[in-house]
Amino acid sequence: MSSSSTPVEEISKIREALVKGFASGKTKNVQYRKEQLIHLGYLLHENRDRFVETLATDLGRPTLEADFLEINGTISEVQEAYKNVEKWSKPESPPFTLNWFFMRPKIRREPKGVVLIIGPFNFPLWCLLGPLAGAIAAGNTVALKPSEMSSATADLIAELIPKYLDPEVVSVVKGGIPQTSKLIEYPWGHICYTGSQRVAKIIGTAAAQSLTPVTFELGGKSPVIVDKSADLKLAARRILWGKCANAGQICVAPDYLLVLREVEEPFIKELRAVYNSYFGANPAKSDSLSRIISPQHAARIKKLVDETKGNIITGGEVDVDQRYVAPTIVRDVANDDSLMSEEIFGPVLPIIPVDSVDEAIKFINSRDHPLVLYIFAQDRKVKEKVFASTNSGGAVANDVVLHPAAAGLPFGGVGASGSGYTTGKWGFNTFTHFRATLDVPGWLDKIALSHRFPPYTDKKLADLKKVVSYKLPPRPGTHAVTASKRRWGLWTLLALLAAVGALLKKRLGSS
Ligand SMILES: NC(=O)c1ccc[n+]([C@@H]2O[C@H](COP(=O)([O-])OP(=O)(O)OC[C@H]3O[C@@H](n4cnc5c(N)ncnc54)[C@H](O)[C@@H]3O)[C@@H](O)[C@H]2O)c1
Ligand SMILES: CC1=C(/C=C/C(C)=C/C=C/C(C)=C/C=C/C=C(C)/C=C/C=C(C)/C=C/C=C(\C)C=O)C(C)(C)CCC1
Repeated sequence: MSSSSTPVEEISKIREALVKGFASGKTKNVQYRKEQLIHLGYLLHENRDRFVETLATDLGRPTLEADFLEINGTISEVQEAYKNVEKWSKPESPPFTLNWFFMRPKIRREPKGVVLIIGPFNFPLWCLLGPLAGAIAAGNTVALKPSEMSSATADLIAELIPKYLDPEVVSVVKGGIPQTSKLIEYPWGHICYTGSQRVAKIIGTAAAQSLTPVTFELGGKSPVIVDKSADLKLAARRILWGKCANAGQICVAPDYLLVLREVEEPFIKELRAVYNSYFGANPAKSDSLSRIISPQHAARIKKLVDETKGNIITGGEVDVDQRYVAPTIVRDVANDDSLMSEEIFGPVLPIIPVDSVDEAIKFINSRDHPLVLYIFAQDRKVKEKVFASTNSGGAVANDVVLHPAAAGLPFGGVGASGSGYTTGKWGFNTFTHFRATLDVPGWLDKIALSHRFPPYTDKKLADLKKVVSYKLPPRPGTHAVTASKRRWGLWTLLALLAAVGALLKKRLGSS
């Protein structure tokens, strides 16, 4: 199914074409960016069925998961960028301040240049073409490196991109370690990397050599707390769906559960009931279960399951050759269990009982900041306490997996789960340089600004202190500190007189 990789020696030519494309200036034109975004939208829309097919080949994805989660989510990203690109790219004036007002301060949104987007296997469209929408909207030219693991989807992306998009603006490099290693030798305007923490360190180390800024969209172990106030039926329904969608290969999948001991038994009863209604007696025959990306990945999950000291209450079967892992629920899991040693990235759900929400919070805070933290509770105070006492990329009460697609919210990790954001306006900002500009009129030297020039005198310093002043808020129990008393009336009058004078001079000079 998979066609050949891009020869490593072609990569410099591909990059040069993108450099030329950016230098042509065409991507500075917002209408041009919008055209490219429309083409990207139609690339997805007109090839929906083919993408459903490639996702089935790569990941055994059921059509509903391919359509609802991945293709829709990606088209939404494109649509959001298309609708807002004019607004997002407008120069912005900072809030008014008297001293700087006459210098016409502006923030220009400039593209970063030629950027590189490296994608993972698990959501090969959303994680690659979603950031692409932001990068195009921001006016960059883009090299795309899809994951070689999801090769059928990578092939289709490589086939369609040159048909729909300007080859000087977007190019695809296919392949694995040799191609990525070559790509990261070059300086880029930005690298957006989605994948594992292990490879992120390789990308980050290489990027540091050329001082290329990097966004890391990573993973980790995202916990779920099930409080005693939770609606247990709803929690079971949503958690099991989130754990088994794409066979657990979702960066924001619930990784493990911390369940309040007093609701553990009734919650497990609900989980069992949902399990049967979702997958029947033999999940291997279910049409609603994806497959693991490769036999090697299935073998890794099998090892974690084989080595667990917890009690497997459903599932447990793994067929490595068929890339099949049965949805598996494991209870009485300890902190040092195999299932707690790394991100599971498969449909295996460990349950750790806890005595209190405080214990759950302590457990979570003793580990890396997760990509997302979930809390199932009806009690508003419990939800607030969990949000307020932890840190994570995102935090969601009473649902799982959906928040990366929520319009207007940033999506990204914190600490070991990543840095930077890739969705909507936040994705646009990732690929944008915020360029500070001033346009300083000469007449300002007639008043305060000439005091900065040598020879320096005490009088000049005293005058400068009058215009450049500050007032700190008082320390608790004390009075405010003021560096100097500002003569607002005098300063404003002087500025206005100088402005009127300059204007008159200009008028008289040109008449
Ligand atoms: N935060 C997010 O948005 C997000 C989304 C999806 C997946 N993820 C995370 O990604 C991981 C799964 O993805 P994966 O297995 O495809 O990740 P991966 O790190 O193995 O691969 C990602 C990319 O890196 C490249 N790569 C692999 N090894 C390399 C090397 N030695 N040198 C240079 N490049 C190399 C691959 O070709 C691929 O394009 C999980 O940890 C998951 O949580 C995060
Ligand atoms: C029906 C009416 C109404 C209600 C409408 C509602 C409530 C609509 C809700 C829609 C939702 C929640 C859509 C969610 C979509 C989620 C998506 C596309 C999720 C995508 C997830 C992704 C891409 C995850 C990626 C993670 C990765 C890649 C990590 O590896 C009313 C009430 C409005 C009235 C009219 C009728």
